[in-house]
Amino acid sequence: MSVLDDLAGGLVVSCQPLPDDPGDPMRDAYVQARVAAAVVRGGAVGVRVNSPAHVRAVCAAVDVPVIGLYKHGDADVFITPTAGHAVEVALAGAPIVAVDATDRPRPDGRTFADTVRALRDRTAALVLADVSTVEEGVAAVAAGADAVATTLSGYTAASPHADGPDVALVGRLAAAVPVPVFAEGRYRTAEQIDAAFAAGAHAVVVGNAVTSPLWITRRLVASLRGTTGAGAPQR
Ligand SMILES: CC(=O)N[C@H](C=O)[C@@H](O)[C@H](O)[C@H](O)COP(=O)(O)O
Repeated sequence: MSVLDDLAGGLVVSCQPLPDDPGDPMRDAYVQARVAAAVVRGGAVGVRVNSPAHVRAVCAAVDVPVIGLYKHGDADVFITPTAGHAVEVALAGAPIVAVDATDRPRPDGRTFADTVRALRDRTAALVLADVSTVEEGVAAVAAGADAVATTLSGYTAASPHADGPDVALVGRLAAAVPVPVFAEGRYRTAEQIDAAFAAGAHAVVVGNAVTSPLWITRRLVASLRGTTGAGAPQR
């Protein structure tokens, strides 16, 4: 039985600070470990965590599978961009490592398949391929990925950019690959989560809508401005 089976049919919560705001006060290993403990108490079957330090802290705080990743750099490929980052996050304790599996150039000049090989040689971690299209998902599985996730749909030139999640990609991947498909990216509501499972998702990953007070508050404040009208006179 694989650790992926523990995630079947469940909600995985991504416990990460906002990538585009270096000042996010949630950028702290202790804080993320407490957030992870809270979401597990609430019923999350797994968590997704960025960086070796946060993975170490979260692994010590929860007893569910941790999907580790390592965001690094300003290049297009920034989710676990090199084999070195992948090995490091696995050695920090993550039983599953999420890796960008798009066909864009990687900072170490190696391929996704090279990264899978490096992980297999040095660790027992499974590989979750973060993709943006069905073609990338098929190629990732051919390269040895144990599961695929729709994480990068909406963030590459090859994928549609929408406000909501790419549920259609979940369905297309589920029909095309023989491995578990994770629905991830802009899931905010129970209806969207239900739709992903109906489309064939193995598990659904929700991030900012649960774990980022900064992101949630900014959205509410923006909608407040939208409702009242920007610059409307105070009464
Ligand atoms: C594109 C990218 O960098 N995605 C990252 C992947 O680890 C995270 O920043 C997201 O928060 C995560 O995928 C969950 O998505 P959402 O927060 O939309 O539920």
